[in-house]
Amino acid sequence: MTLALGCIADDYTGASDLANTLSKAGLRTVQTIGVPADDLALPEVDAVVVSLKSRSIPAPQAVAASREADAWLRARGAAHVMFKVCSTFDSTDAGNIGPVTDALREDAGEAIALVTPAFPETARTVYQGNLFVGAVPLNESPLKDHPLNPMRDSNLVRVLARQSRAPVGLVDLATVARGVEAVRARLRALAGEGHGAAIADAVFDGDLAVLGAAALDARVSTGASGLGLGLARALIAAGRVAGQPAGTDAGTALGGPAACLAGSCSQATLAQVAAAEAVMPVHRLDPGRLLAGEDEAGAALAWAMERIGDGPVLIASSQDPGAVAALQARHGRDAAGHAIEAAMATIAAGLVERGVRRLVVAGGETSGAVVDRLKLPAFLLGPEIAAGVPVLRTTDGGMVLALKSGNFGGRAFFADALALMP
Ligand SMILES: Nc1ncnc2c1ncn2[C@@H]1O[C@H](COP(=O)(O)OP(=O)(O)OP(=O)(O)O)[C@@H](O)[C@H]1O
Ligand SMILES: O=C(O)[C@@H](O)C(=O)CO
Repeated sequence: MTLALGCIADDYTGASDLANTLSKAGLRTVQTIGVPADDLALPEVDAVVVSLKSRSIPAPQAVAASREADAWLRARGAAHVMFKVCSTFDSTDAGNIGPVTDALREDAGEAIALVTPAFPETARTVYQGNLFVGAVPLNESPLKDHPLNPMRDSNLVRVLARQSRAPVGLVDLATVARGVEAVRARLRALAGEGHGAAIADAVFDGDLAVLGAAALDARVSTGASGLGLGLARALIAAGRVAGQPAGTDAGTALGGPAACLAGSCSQATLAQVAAAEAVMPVHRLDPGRLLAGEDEAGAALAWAMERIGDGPVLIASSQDPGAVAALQARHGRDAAGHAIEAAMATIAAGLVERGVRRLVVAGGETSGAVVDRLKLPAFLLGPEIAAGVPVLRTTDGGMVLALKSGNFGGRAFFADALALMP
């Protein structure tokens, strides 16, 4: 296999978002969970998205895991590797976007990396280095209350500089509007001044096409799915990929019981869980009891098994920011998050043991915990459920899943997903 594009995603839902974007843009794409084992049979593809669970781990571990993925992708011919981060730039001052970008850039022998989380399809735009989520700056969006990485500064030049070894510059929208040559010249100038990374403005998909073409000159870039779209278009325009219609085949209908798990506490997921109550039984975990050592996972499984013969069920730990903050104050942010993720993974494993083959999971960390516990090695892309969320089929055809980024999808997301997962 000779890859046209290699990608390293810092969480599993982000990986499926990117794989979906690349596939829609015409690249044959597979999403792997971690660096594939040597004996994993993969189809002939243009792009591989290696999913890591590296968004919220200590920076040295994120760097080591990303380097390992980079080496695997380069060994399969990837001339360009994109590091996929969240379109809301989820990270803390300790990393991991800066440290991983620095490491991949240095390994690639590049002086500067282009960085942009813009993804206009989901209303993430960047202007003068400031990230907007819909109509509001990042620090006024619901991301200010994220359970793991509250985002309280919209200026990404500042945010990335706090995480990076070298100074961070800006490729502003006026430069992007002048086209690929102007962006190249700006990147060269910034590199000459000693900048190691440049946040690039982008408001429309056309801006991403320009950025994708400029990024492809180098061996590495960092961004969200919008940059993936730009890179895919540039690869097709350069004749390095033939381009093919996106896959809309969900594969053979698997039937049998189906379930949804929600561990995201985003505003979007809270609304989706509330909306699901009208169409399926919903069980809310009690995080306080779970942290006190009660068998909340066992109780949820028992609850599910009484109902799942009649139709899909949803189990959610999702709570509003006030309740999340109270739980974290009592138990610590990481301990609370990990305990709930572990319970979700146990519930998922129990459901699969009892015959569930169709599973929807909301939340990147939550999806990571679930997919790891189920030991699923790789996915092929099925139809798109909502912007950034595809149906995924395991490469052996044994299961279909949807891994939803916390903020993505409309109010009816859970029902929409199950409708495309027969
Ligand atoms: N009631 C709760 N109180 C505190 N933490 C919770 C609660 N429910 C879930 N969590 C934790 O919050 C975190 C949510 O992160 P997750 O990545 O799953 O969702 P997200 O951040 O909304 O999604 P994404 O990363 O895709 O944007 C997880 O660690 C989860 O275990
Ligand atoms: O880029 C995004 O917003 C998503 O793919 C994601 O990574 C959310 O966790």
